[in-house]
Amino acid sequence: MVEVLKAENLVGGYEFIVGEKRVYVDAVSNVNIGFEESLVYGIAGESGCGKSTLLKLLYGFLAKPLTVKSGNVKLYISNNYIDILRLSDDVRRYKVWWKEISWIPQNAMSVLNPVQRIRDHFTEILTVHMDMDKEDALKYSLEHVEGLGLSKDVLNAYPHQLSGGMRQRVVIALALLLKPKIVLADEPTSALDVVVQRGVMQMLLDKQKEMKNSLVLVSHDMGIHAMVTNRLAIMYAGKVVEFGDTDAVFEKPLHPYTKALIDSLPRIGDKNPRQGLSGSPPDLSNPPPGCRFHPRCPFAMDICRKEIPPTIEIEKNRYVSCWLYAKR
Ligand SMILES: Nc1ncnc2c1ncn2[C@@H]1O[C@H](COP(=O)(O)OP(=O)(O)OP(=O)(O)O)[C@@H](O)[C@H]1O
Repeated sequence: MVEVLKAENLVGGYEFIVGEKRVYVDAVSNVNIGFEESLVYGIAGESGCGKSTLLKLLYGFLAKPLTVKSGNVKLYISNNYIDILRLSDDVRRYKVWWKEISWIPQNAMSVLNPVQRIRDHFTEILTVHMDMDKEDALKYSLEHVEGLGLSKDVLNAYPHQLSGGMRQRVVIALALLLKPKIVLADEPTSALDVVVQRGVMQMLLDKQKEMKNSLVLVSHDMGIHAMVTNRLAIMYAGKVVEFGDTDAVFEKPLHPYTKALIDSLPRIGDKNPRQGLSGSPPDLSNPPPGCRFHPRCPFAMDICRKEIPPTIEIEKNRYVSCWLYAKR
């Protein structure tokens, strides 16, 4: 199957000055990952491990202080791969975003303009990207929102007049408007209450099934990944430490960090207290040498403290970065 998007040796992070010192936060460190068409991918890991940064880089959203150090992000367009990180801002904005790839950020208000009615957000995208006139754009927007089960009244509202759940649905509707091949969703429901969360997530998944596009879902909630994703990447301190079919990752986690994440999940009928992972993730402006997980790993060996583990392909679509699996 074609990979619609792939990151190769991607290194990026945040660069800023503190006092006299230049600080670099190594948020995405040598990530290799590919996303095939029509699948739902999950990216999991503790807060601060680089999930949102990876998503921004995959989208080519290079707002300062975020910088790319090396590597590339290739998007499949018209039988060719283009490096999204090396396009001009205008090409990215007018030819790639919304049309080929779209991004649903954590906070809907960062996409919506508070002084614009919702309908203007839709018609602007359609007039700019599809060359539609205003009347056709409005008609198309109406059909689109109704197709997603939203009331047409939403189009007349200003963002602040909508509930948080409705705003997030509007952002999802915008992200799907031009039927992009791949949608990147960053904790799309984390700011919503549980009942609303379910409806918003269902809307996203129903559309993915219908449009057969790829969806990349960032969440720290392993329960959501177990329920909705086909493939899962586990991130720790800026690195993808494990990747595989979601069922396989849950049935037989390979990396000690993945095991710890899964062991901390509650299980029906099991009254034993769940064990959380001791210690805390490293400071990414000064990560530990060798394997970044070694200070918290119950299996840490000498080599783990000194050398970065290689990524090993255990079987097709199943990768782990851990010295326990490396032939030495
Ligand atoms: N604008 C920024 N300036 C400086 N450092 C940043 C910035 N944004 C994120 N970081 C740092 O980059 C690292 C990765 O952050 P990121 O938000 O990508 O993690 P995350 O896994 O998405 O976390 P969360 O689940 O809390 O959203 C963290 O150390 C964070 O403090």
